[in-house]
Amino acid sequence: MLIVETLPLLRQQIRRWRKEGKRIALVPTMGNLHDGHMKLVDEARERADVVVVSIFVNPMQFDRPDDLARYPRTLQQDSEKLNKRRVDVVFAPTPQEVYPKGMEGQTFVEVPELSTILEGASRPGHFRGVSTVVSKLFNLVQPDVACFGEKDFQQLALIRKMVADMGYDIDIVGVPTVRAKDGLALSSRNGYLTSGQRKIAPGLHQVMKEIAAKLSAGERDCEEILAIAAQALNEKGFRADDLQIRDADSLLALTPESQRAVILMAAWLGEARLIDNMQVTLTE
Ligand SMILES: Nc1ncnc2c1ncn2[C@@H]1O[C@H](COP(=O)(O)OP(=O)(O)OP(=O)(O)O)[C@@H](O)[C@H]1O
Ligand SMILES: CC(C)(CO)[C@@H](O)C(=O)[O-]
Ligand code: BAL
Repeated sequence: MLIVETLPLLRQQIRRWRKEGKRIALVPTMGNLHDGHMKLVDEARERADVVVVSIFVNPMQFDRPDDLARYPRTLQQDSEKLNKRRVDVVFAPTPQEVYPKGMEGQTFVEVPELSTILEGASRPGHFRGVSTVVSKLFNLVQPDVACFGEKDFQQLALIRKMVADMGYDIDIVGVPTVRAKDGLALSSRNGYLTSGQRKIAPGLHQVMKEIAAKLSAGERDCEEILAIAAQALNEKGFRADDLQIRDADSLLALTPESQRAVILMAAWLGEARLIDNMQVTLTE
């Protein structure tokens, strides 16, 4: 496995593979890898000859400097895990390598509407940072296929729209959320939880399942369902942040024509802002 830190070395490797007719898969990450990331790697491996995993804590997508500063950086352990998974290249550039002139004045890619609603409203500028860096990674790695987690539901929708709108010839694979046995979605930010908070954390998934059961039973008063859910979360020790029930295809409000709903959950637990989501088929 090669660990590549510069753009020229990455380009050299990609050119070599392209000449050999290799099918390339990309798994973009911010590192501090867990079994959710490993699932993306396994899915990538099944779909390509060679796998590139990028590890880059992208400053452009952080709206809070404290969040960026404390984000866990564990390249050594991450590389060992990826080596065992037979990854071909780890691309781990510095911010200077990706943004040599800084982020001010950097050309950006912005997906309209999707980037400013929901998580985009809670984290201003976040999705501009995501679409810009993913676009840059697509141009550098030239993958045939790229894998993203469904855990970041809106991010996956945003990437799919960017790929469609910009004509990238890349197959985007959405990978179902990997969970701990107690239901908590794996996430690097779970590391911020104390052991007491870790015991409370699966409550987010439990409350989400209760919302799903109500929707499946035909309840449609989303405001009331979400008010009850927020109260349940707060009683468990969370601070409910943004709870939404949306059309899973448009991410807009449910309409009588909606076929599938998505429940989008964001709640604070101590210093961690946890997110999760679940899709529900609407039968009536
Ligand atoms: N539990 C999971 N199951 C499946 N995919 C996941 C999971 N967690 C993260 N991913 C996916 O891994 C990719 C890289 O995500 P990232 O490195 O930000 O990890 P993360 O655990 O989501 O970290 P964070 O705490 O920043 O949200 C994204 O496509 C993300 O959706
Ligand atoms: C896709 C991504 C690697 C872009 O920085 C990031 O948003 C993430 O880890 O989900
Ligand atoms: N997985 C989402 C990346 C972020 O929270 O910035």
